[in-house]
Amino acid sequence: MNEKAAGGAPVREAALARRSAPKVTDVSPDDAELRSLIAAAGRVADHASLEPWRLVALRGDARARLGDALVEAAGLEGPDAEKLRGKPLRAPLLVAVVARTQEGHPKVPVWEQDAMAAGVAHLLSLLLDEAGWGVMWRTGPHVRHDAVAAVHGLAPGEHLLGWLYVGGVPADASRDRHRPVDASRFLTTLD
Ligand SMILES: Cc1cc2nc3c(=O)[nH]c(=O)nc-3n(C[C@H](O)[C@H](O)[C@H](O)COP(=O)(O)O)c2cc1C
Repeated sequence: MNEKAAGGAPVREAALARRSAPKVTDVSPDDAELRSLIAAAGRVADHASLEPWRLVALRGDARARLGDALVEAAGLEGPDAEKLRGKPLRAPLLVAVVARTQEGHPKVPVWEQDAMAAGVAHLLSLLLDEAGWGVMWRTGPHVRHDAVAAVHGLAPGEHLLGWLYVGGVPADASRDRHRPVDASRFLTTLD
């Protein structure tokens, strides 16, 4: 055990307590709180310090514009279109996770850059959960569609890894851990 862990294991406790929140209420962290959590989430390992990520906070009408883009991407009409259009309105804040990858880097292939950006999203989910917010990472079949990219103002080389849907935790939400991990299934040791 290293010195930092000797006083307890707050990260482990937070990880064990984390759970996704499929339903959230209409309150959300403001940009100042979000920035303080992002400052911590961005500390994940980053090969060659490429910083291959950024985040876009969608609030208010931006969520409706995303709903319109999802419908355009799906080519739907009628009730199915309206159902899809409303999906981004399920949370007051969507944090879009953008991977900003470079092809042909001499040391860092694209998959490593995606892994870094995904790491930021996982750690931010944990930090938001620990701060008492409800969070759920969502994607869907249209996450890479041009109309969806346009809503976020993505540049060439940027692609979405999905959205963290963020809001308040409903009073009646169960906080029981529902997905225990049997570590023995996931670890083999080679001597
Ligand atoms: C990259 C990524 C994309 C996901 N996309 C969706 C999604 O579109 N819809 C969904 O219901 N769950 C999605 N999930 C799973 C949920 O975020 C969540 O992990 C799952 O419901 C299990 O709940 P738990 O995190 O509390 O164990 C996604 C997870 C990841 C990592």
